[in-house]
Parts: sequence; C-alpha cells; structure tokens
Amino acid sequence: MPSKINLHLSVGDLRPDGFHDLTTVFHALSLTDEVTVAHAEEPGVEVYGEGEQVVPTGASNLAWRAVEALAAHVGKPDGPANVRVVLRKGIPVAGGMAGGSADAAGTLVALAALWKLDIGRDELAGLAAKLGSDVPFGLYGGTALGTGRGEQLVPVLSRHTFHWVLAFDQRGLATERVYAELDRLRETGNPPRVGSHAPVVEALASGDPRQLALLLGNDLQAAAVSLRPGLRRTLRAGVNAGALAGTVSGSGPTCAFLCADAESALEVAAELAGAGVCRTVRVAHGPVPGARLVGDEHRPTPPQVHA
Ligand SMILES: C[C@@](CO)(OP(=O)(O)O)[C@H](O)COP(=O)(O)OP(=O)(O)OC[C@H]1O[C@@H](n2ccc(N)nc2=O)[C@H](O)[C@@H]1O
Ligand SMILES: Nc1ncnc2c1ncn2[C@@H]1O[C@H](COP(=O)(O)OP(=O)(O)O)[C@@H](O)[C@H]1O
Repeated sequence: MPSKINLHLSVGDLRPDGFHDLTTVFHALSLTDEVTVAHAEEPGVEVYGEGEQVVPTGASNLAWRAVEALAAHVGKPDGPANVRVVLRKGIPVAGGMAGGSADAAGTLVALAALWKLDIGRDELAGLAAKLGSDVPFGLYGGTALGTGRGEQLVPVLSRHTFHWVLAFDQRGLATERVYAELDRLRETGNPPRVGSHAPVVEALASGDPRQLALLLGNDLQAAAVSLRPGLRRTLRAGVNAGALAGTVSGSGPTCAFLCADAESALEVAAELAGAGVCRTVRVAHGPVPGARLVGDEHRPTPPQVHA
C-alpha cells in the first residue's frame, strides 16, 4: 500500500464531532508497507520494519481493526478468530504519511480476496472511512481531492511522475496533538493559511514540478513546527540541498521535498543525509496506485498487498 503526502492541506473549523473540515490534495507515493493475511491457528498481528517497536500489535492496530470491521460487515463474527496479519513497514510511524491507514486499506483488500468476497472498492471505502479519515485514500491512491474530514474523494488529473525526497524525524508526532496545537495557535494569533486548491490542481495537470513547487502548502505546518522547532532546520536543509521546495507532510514530522527529476532527487537525498538534520532519508515518486494485490497469480496463498 502506498504512503501519502498532502500537496495542499487547508484546515477549516473544528467541528462538533472533534474533527476539522478539510480541503486537501492527497498524493500517493511509492514508499510502501506490505501486508500479508493468512488463515492461522493463532490470530493476531505481527509487525516488522519501520517503527516495529512502537506499533501496537493488539486490538488497536489499524490493520486488526480493519479485520474486525470487514468481518462484522459481511456477517462473519468469528472471522477474526483465525486470521493472522503480517505487516512489513517502510512508512514511518506517526510520520504524517498515513502508514497505519495504508495498512488498514491493504488489509481490507487482502482479506476480501482471502475470503473470496464479492465486494467493490467503493463498498470497502465506506468501511475504510469509519477506520480513519485517511483510510479511503489508501484504497484509491493516485492523486485526489479530499474534503469532509478527508474521506470524501475525487480523483485529480496528474500528468507527470513527480520525484520526492523524504526526511524522517527521530520520533513521530500524534495527529490529534498537531490539530490541537493549530487550534491553540489560531486562538492566540494568526498562523498562515493556504489559499485555494485550484492552482495546485492546475499545476498537476500541467505536470511541471517547478510550478507545483511554488504551490505546496499545509496549514498544519505551523503547528508541527511549533511542537518540533527543529523541523525549520530540516526544511531549510532540503532546499539548500537542491530541492525545488519542501513541506511538512500532513501532521508531520516527516518533511517532503519536491525535486526536478529522479536524478536530482538522488543528489538531494545524499546531501540531506549528510546534513545531520533527520534520522533517515528516502526517495520516492508519485502518484502511484492504491492498495493492490501483488503476485497472487504466482503465489496462490496468502494474498499479499502493497500499501
Ligand atoms: C493530518 C492528516 C492529513 O491527511 O494525515 P496524517 O498527517 O495524520 O497522516 C489527516 O487529516 C489525519 O487523518 P487520520 O490520521 O486518518 O486521522 P483520524 O484517525 O481520522 O483522526 C485522528 C485525530 O485527528 C484529528 N482530525 C483528523 C482528521 C480531521 N479532518 N480533523 C481532525 O481534527 C482529530 O483530533 C482525530 O481524533
Ligand atoms: N498498522 C499501524 N501502523 C502504524 N501505526 C499504527 C498502526 N496501527 C495503529 N497505529 C497507531 O497509530 C498511530 C499513527 O499512525 P500512522 O498512520 O503511522 O501515522 P500518521 O497518522 O501520522 O500518518 C501510531 O502512533 C500507532 O500508535
């Protein structure tokens, strides 16, 4: 399953249900998690890779919540009792790149195949939205305009492959805390607000990374930087290393740098890795498709999904 960044994230008012109305442009990246689901005697979740020490393996794991949600939806109350989920994570945990959401989306797709369900992506998207605001996008991938709390999606035409460098921070940031920090900053001052999403959509259609670079914007950036002041240095370092522009990804603290092409992305990544401003550097491209089965024709069981 793919990760995501937000090319544009406009945060509106806090709603009575505790969520904020958003207008966002999601963009799926080639940095992925892999999910394997199988029938097993001992049910549960195993986690390997990025952040394996901090990801819960119990009932609060988003992939496990997806198993329970799909079982309840299709009237298989004992369904979870013999399912095992293995997550191989490449997406930073609590990094603002929707790794948990990707795992949930991948689990829905893989489990639908394991259980041979006749269920379309749109029906899965209804379940996905209950698991988290970002989970429906994990199913569709590509580039999409998200509204509501981020779960209402319309595809956006994107003509080009864009090349990115990602800077992972030492520790994650809890999404809820970053939204709360934005509310606090707005009560006491006037943090910057991004404008309309329309120019971003035009830049995506043109396919010109230089045009897109001028338009990247995220209302949560001020809040993430307020909680993690070192991100200012990281953002500066990426641009100094030759990126066209940098932005905090979603609620952070991962920073995403748009580069002119694949070669430039490798150069920026190498220089940024040497600058000592972050834990790990990765290159990725987008847009890529959403959660999909891989290799199932070669590997009859268990179904495997790239998130
Ligand atoms: C900020 C964004 C931007 O795409 O992504 P991340 O940076 O987390 O990846 C999303 O809005 C995160 O979506 P997701 O991580 O699925 O959040 P959820 O589980 O639905 O909600 C977690 C918490 O975030 C806050 N929240 C989330 C979505 C939203 N539209 N308004 C909010 O205020 C709420 O406090 C909520 O309790
Ligand atoms: N499968 C999962 N992968 C990662 N985190 C998970 C998962 N399931 C539950 N979580 C919890 O969700 C939190 C946020 O997850 P994640 O999706 O990685 O970040 P973000 O919301 O910043 O995009 C983590 O700190 C972790 O406690």
